[in-house]
Amino acid sequence: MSVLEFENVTKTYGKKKALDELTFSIGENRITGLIGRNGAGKTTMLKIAAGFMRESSGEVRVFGENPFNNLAVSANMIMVDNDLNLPASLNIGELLDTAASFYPNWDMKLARNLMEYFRLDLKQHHTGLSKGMKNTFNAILGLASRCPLTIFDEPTNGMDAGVRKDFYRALLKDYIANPRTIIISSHHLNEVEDILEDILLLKDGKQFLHMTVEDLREYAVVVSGKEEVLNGWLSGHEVFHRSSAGFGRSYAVVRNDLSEDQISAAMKNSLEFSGISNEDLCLYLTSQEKGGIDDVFNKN
Ligand SMILES: Nc1ncnc2c1ncn2[C@@H]1O[C@H](COP(=O)(O)OP(=O)(O)OP(=O)(O)O)[C@@H](O)[C@H]1O
Repeated sequence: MSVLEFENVTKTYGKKKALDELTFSIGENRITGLIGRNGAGKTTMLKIAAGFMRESSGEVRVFGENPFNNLAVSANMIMVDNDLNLPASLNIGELLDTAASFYPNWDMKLARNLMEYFRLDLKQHHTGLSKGMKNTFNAILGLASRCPLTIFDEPTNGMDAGVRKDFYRALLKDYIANPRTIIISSHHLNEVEDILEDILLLKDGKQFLHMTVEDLREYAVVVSGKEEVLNGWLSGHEVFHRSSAGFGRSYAVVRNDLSEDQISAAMKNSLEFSGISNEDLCLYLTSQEKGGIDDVFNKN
């Protein structure tokens, strides 16, 4: 069953198209990483999914219903982001009590244990917390609410490396014990990749690809060798990125749709093949220029 569906969804801010006919569907009990460059439309997509904002056109369905101003949807989903709007008059202990009364699956024991582990004092006010502590508290809200749809938009901003690691470990442990649909947007795919099952990559407000983390690992390869040999070999292949490695050598990232015969013929021509990390691949796939930052310096 689909938990979240976008069908040809467009969102415009004035003349700016933040989402452009975006279509995808996320099923039950999966952890999806939402990846994309700055301005790709991630936050806009998540805010529409959370019902905080209305799409300009297209169909959005969360648990089969449009989420905008929809109480039934909001009791079953939580979106944790850097600017959670929480009542300033309540201390964070009281905020936990308020969340407990709203979310049907709330786990107060988990919330209290995490607060103690991360040394958050129940008497403190949200406004008095440091940036990293605020986001740690927000992350605890997201975990303990155990919502069937849980969205984290850049949850680890400001957290130190230890807290980030602990948060992702806690998320994974709790997810295994209590499966639900989780979406995490992050600029740091390397950091979050181990807990993800699927990756949804946005580019310019559109879905660029949506596949399992394992399939993404097989999606492309790096080919390197002498520039003239490589250049000749590349025609007829889908090239995502190419760059000079100096001393007459070059490398390119190409789609991995190569047969064994093609690979062994290329290797006979002294071309070499190697893997690429999913984070680097996503950066190359969503780069505006095929040569990356080097293109800026190569322009006349
Ligand atoms: N309130 C707004 N008014 C006008 N334009 C906006 C507004 N919010 C976002 N945009 C524009 O919409 C596009 C998508 O923005 P969005 O914040 O959704 O991207 P993002 O992928 O979350 O980016 P980042 O990784 O930098 O957080 C950007 O071009 C942005 O400038």
